[in-house]
Amino acid sequence: MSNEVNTDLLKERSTATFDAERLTEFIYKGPEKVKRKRQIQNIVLQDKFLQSFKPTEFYDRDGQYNNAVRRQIYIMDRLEELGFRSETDRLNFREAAAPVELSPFGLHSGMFVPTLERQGTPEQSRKWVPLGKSFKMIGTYAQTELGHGTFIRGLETTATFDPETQEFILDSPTLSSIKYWPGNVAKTVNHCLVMAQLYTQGKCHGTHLFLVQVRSMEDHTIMPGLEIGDIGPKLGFDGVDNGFMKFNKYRIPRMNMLMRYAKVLENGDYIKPKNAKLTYGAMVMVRVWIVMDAFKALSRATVIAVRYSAVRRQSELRPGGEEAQVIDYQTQQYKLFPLLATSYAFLLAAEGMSQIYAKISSDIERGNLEDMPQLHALACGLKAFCTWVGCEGIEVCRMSCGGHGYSHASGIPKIYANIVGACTYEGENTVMMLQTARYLSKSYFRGQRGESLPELIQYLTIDLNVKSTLGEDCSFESLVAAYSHRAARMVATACKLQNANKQKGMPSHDAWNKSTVPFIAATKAHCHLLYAVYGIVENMGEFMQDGYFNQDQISILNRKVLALLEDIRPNAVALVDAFDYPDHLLQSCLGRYDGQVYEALYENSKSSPLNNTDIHSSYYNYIRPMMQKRSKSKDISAKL
Ligand SMILES: CCCCC/C=C\C/C=C\C/C=C\C/C=C\CCCC(=O)SCCNC(=O)CCNC(=O)[C@H](O)C(C)(C)COP(=O)(O)OP(=O)(O)OC[C@H]1O[C@@H](n2cnc3c(N)ncnc32)[C@H](O)[C@@H]1OP(=O)(O)O
Ligand SMILES: Cc1cc2nc3c(=O)[nH]c(=O)nc-3n(C[C@H](O)[C@H](O)[C@H](O)COP(=O)(O)OP(=O)(O)OC[C@H]3O[C@@H](n4cnc5c(N)ncnc54)[C@H](O)[C@@H]3O)c2cc1C
Repeated sequence: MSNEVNTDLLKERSTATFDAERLTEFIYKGPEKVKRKRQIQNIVLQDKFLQSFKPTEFYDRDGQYNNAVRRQIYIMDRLEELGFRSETDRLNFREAAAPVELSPFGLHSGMFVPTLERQGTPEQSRKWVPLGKSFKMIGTYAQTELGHGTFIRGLETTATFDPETQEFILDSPTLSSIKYWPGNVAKTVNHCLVMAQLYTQGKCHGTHLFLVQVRSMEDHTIMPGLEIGDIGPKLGFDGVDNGFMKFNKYRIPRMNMLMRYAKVLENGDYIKPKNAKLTYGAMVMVRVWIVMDAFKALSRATVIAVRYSAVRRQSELRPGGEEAQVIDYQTQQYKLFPLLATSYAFLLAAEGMSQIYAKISSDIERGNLEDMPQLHALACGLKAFCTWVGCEGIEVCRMSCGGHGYSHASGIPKIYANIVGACTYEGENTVMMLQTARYLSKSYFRGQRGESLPELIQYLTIDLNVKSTLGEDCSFESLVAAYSHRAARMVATACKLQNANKQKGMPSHDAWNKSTVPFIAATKAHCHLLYAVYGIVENMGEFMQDGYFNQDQISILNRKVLALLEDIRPNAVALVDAFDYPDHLLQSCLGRYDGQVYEALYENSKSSPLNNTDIHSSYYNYIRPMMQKRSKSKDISAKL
């Protein structure tokens, strides 16, 4: 490979109107943090073992899982040796060391240990958390079953208390009750946090979490009374062993129920939690993280697509002129620049969401549950919105790279395959949106009754007769007012339909179900407040429905969005450079910092296993015999 930077990229960087490094410092919270991040990434780059892995698509499933385990254990050991204590340092190291592959220990660190910490009594946490943190106990979160993922109240696994032995008996009474999907259950873990219906004194008390040992700590054999296996290959998550697990009257001690909020006493008495949804805390936490995952995935795809679009030349823009950089086509800009802006919006949304989560979750831990519904609604809505928009955006990035985008060498298919799972896991997106919709509906009616609303949704009570004051400058205030108006109108419309259904005599659940399509649209509009001009132009019908904008204002907005493309154009490459993703993080021949995409693609293709021999064995086994058979046949043309 040559060491030169592609001249188009060089020019893009020299003509940018701002200093990308300053923006990088803003993103990572200061020059010191940027420096530290780069140091850590360089440690990974110098590490021969970590650099020796080929991309996962070159391995079969067994190899993918094996490599993921091998690499992640090496990462753990290196983190110990390096003595990194800060979460940011550790995350930077982990991301650089395994940029594409998901960890078979991700759910251990991401859900198992935090749930023990937050849902266990102080005693339980003291006992188990150190074992988890030191990986003496490896665990995961096993909730979903063959028959139910969404409807947690419908889960069928039972945990029945036996006061005689002071144990719970875990059982999978039906085929549909078998745990199915939980990550890392199949091969990796020796413990699970199992969500099961609690029965005591002959009564069911709903779902609760239980710590269950599933494999021997000595030799990793499956505990008697359990059946465990892998569910098979998936769209992504190559290195993750999502599994199934069946309980056959499997006994665990009473104290293995997580009892911070709900309790079962020795005599079998049940003590209710302050709020039954406290058991769902781990899911809320992960939904918050997923917003950040959506940012990372979309921004990486955008970096790849924008850099490649600056390097790729195709067709004449000026008749007889040189071939144009595809980034100069207005249609290409319209595909990519809004996604670039969305990436930045997602980053800020993810950070804001994390701050709100930190505040409200600490209130909850201190027993103040007042803001729980608000947190739930916000996390559900943003998780669904950002993963949906992110995935659509990544697909646009892939297609904007033309044919090469379809190759794994572009790096984009893997980004997509992994993040698209997040539209389903941790709460299926439509279902999540409908949770936020219920909150909006309740809040709307409360607003109508004159009750005060939390700040984020006070806009629901604005006067819908007021028209837009948007002028040539498309001021920030006029844009915020437009989004508020549109969302408030759509929530009101959906609520009125819900009410009208009720008035027709429908039971309230039917009245709700028969208004959920407009409610989903209204909830998307609510989440869409992250956007500006482009969001209006793309959804003009919804903004226009009640004549909120006049014809002149629509023209202003249409002109403005095209003018913004011109503004972004000289800065597009600098704006993606500012994310400061090194090449080994992007793993993309198209998104390379130096823009040497053709050399990289050509080199990369040589590593295809099909190139190990000039003549493939299938020629000797199938093609040659077929040709020989045909050449002996009398009427070859009739058989072709
Ligand atoms: C991800 C780890 C990150 C780790 C990071 C580290 C490293 C990363 C490396 C690798 C990671 C690798 C892999 C990770 C990937 C994937 C992990 C996936 C894990 C899973 O995939 S794990 C299973 C998740 N599975 C779900 O996510 C089920 C969704 N299903 C539900 O969540 C509920 O079932 C719902 C919401 C449908 C409720 O259904 P429902 O309404 O029928 O229930 P119910 O009637 O009981 O609710 C009565 C009232 O409670 C309210 N309410 C409900 N929930 C609440 C809450 N949490 N807080 C406050 N209020 C709540 C309702 O809104 C209602 O309110 P109202 O009455 O006012 O309307
Ligand atoms: C990659 C991956 C990793 C996973 N990891 C884990 C894990 O570690 N642990 C774990 O426990 N689980 C895990 N899961 C399971 C995941 O949490 C569930 O698949 C998810 O919660 C969705 O539930 P479901 O499969 O039952 O979907 P369903 O609810 O069956 O969805 C099917 C359709 O029905 C619709 N629908 C369902 N209910 C409603 C409703 N009330 N209103 C309107 N529409 C509705 C949905 O919108 C969807 O279109 C994982 C899944 C994936 C894909």
